Amino acid sequence: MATMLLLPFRTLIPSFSSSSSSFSSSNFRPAPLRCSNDRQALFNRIAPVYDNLNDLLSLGQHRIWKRMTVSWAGAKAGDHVLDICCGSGDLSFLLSQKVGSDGKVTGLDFSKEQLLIASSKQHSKNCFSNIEWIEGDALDLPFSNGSFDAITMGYGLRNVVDRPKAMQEILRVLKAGSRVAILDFNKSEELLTSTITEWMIDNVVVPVASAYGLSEDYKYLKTSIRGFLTGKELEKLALEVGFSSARHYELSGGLMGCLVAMR
Ligand SMILES: C/C(=C\Cc1cc(O)c2ccccc2c1O)CCC[C@H](C)CCC[C@H](C)CCCC(C)C
Ligand SMILES: C[S@@+](CC[C@H](N)C(=O)[O-])C[C@H]1O[C@@H](n2cnc3c(N)ncnc32)[C@H](O)[C@@H]1O
Repeated sequence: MATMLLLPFRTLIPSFSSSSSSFSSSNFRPAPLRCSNDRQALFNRIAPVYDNLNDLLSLGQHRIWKRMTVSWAGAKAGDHVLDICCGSGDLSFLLSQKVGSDGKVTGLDFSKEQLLIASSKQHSKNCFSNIEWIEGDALDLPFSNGSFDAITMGYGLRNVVDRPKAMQEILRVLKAGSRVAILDFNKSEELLTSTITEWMIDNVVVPVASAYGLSEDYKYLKTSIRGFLTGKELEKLALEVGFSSARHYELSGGLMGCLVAMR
């Protein structure tokens, strides 16, 4: 029944088990694919507690960061907008209110469990009937060029295995003159800020998550932030892939950041 509610779903993630019996240097590329599957499994696993832990661990602040992201994306009434890596749908629901009944929101994610939660939240409130959920890959968006008036991505870019490709896909499906707003943890260049973030993760986030048996999944936060890009590097990446302008804004004293780029 739940799956029925989520139709039309497109499963765009191929099963990455190798059907090839012989490996050569040209066709053997297991690491990124295995990573992508591992991350998909992680987000499926944490889905039941994801919303509650975000509220608890950020003291509700993530709702403010998400409102600012939607505002920076510039969505307006009647627009068709896209929320990539939508997870349980927070940004999609905010976009839904912005674009109204004449607009349309598409929420895309590769975690079925996250999408099931998003869908169940949607059906508890009729006003969100302008949202469609799609199970798909941020690295291979199932949309034609120039489809969207605005795009958001919350805590997604850090988690994809190929960031330039994700940015190229965003650029491709955005209309000319439209904006993407990409919210994530800020990889701060300030030692004090990065020390506070890591201390919070080690001493608050992981211990709380361990009560749900998810300590390893939340430990991933620290390593993924270390492997992420600084604000300046994000701006550079956006310009390199072809955005006409890019600006990174720090939030909450530099703990979070939002990259705003225009096609
Ligand atoms: C909304 C938040 C995190 C989303 C999130 C993103 C990921 O990539 C994950 C990967 C793996 C597991 C979980 C996640 C995940 O939840 C932010 C939630 C808050 C942070 C977990 C804690 C941030 C601590 C801040 C330093 C506290 C700031 C509070 C202050 C009042 C500003
Ligand atoms: C931390 S959650 C963020 C969810 C939501 N945007 C929010 O702000 O709460 C990251 C999401 O990115 C999704 N994701 C990661 N890589 C993806 C990919 N390649 N394609 C689609 N979704 C992806 C995960 O499944 C997960 O739901």
